[in-house]
Amino acid sequence: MDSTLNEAARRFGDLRGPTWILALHQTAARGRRGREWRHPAGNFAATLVLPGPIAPATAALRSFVASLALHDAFAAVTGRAGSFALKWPNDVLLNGGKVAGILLETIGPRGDALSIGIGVNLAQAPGAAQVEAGALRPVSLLSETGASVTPEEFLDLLAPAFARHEAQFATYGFAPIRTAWMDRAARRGEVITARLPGEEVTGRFDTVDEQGQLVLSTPQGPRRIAAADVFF
Ligand SMILES: O=C(O)CCCC[C@@H]1SC[C@@H]2NC(=O)N[C@@H]21
Repeated sequence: MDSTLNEAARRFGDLRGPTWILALHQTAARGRRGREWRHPAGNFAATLVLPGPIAPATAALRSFVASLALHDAFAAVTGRAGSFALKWPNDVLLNGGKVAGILLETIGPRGDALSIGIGVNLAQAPGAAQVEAGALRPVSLLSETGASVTPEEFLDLLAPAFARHEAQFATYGFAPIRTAWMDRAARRGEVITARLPGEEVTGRFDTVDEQGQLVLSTPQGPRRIAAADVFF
């Protein structure tokens, strides 16, 4: 297929509940900010469709829910939870390199459904030439840990992990998700740079707030950032 996100947009009207769309091959996968996403054979690519209506304020928080689910799945596959870290807003790192990315998209004019697109470098990582300057080096699960997992096996771990964290989110709200996410956060307490449209903000990574915003401590005081690319 072209992209599991496109497939989600075509199908959401027929779906009665949360539905995973898994692709073993995509011809037009996309990443965040209009970037191309490469999908070599053996890698995981799926979109979870949550039929709506989805409140805009809680939609973006699903990237934290999905990140925790990915962390659980990686820990289960490798037994090495400590090798994985979460990078705001929605990447998963392995040994400091990017192993997975998440792209959220709302479907329909009134937020009729939410698509959570997830790509994981299970078997292959794109070469450095494919990555923009300053971005983290892409890594694959196989090359970093030796763990050989098929996309179907990975989905069997990821789907129940997502359901667990989503149930916690529905029952208790964002607070426990936020705490668990911060416990696994990369570079907490360190100086990082957030690149916003037309501006760069450098400061100490203090926390993520109740709305999922990045909070940096800068010489001018705390800055809350809703959307940006982060550089270490
Ligand atoms: O880090 C990023 O930029 C997000 C990458 C998201 C890639 C996945 S692969 C499955 C789904 N379908 C797409 O076209 N993109 C997402």
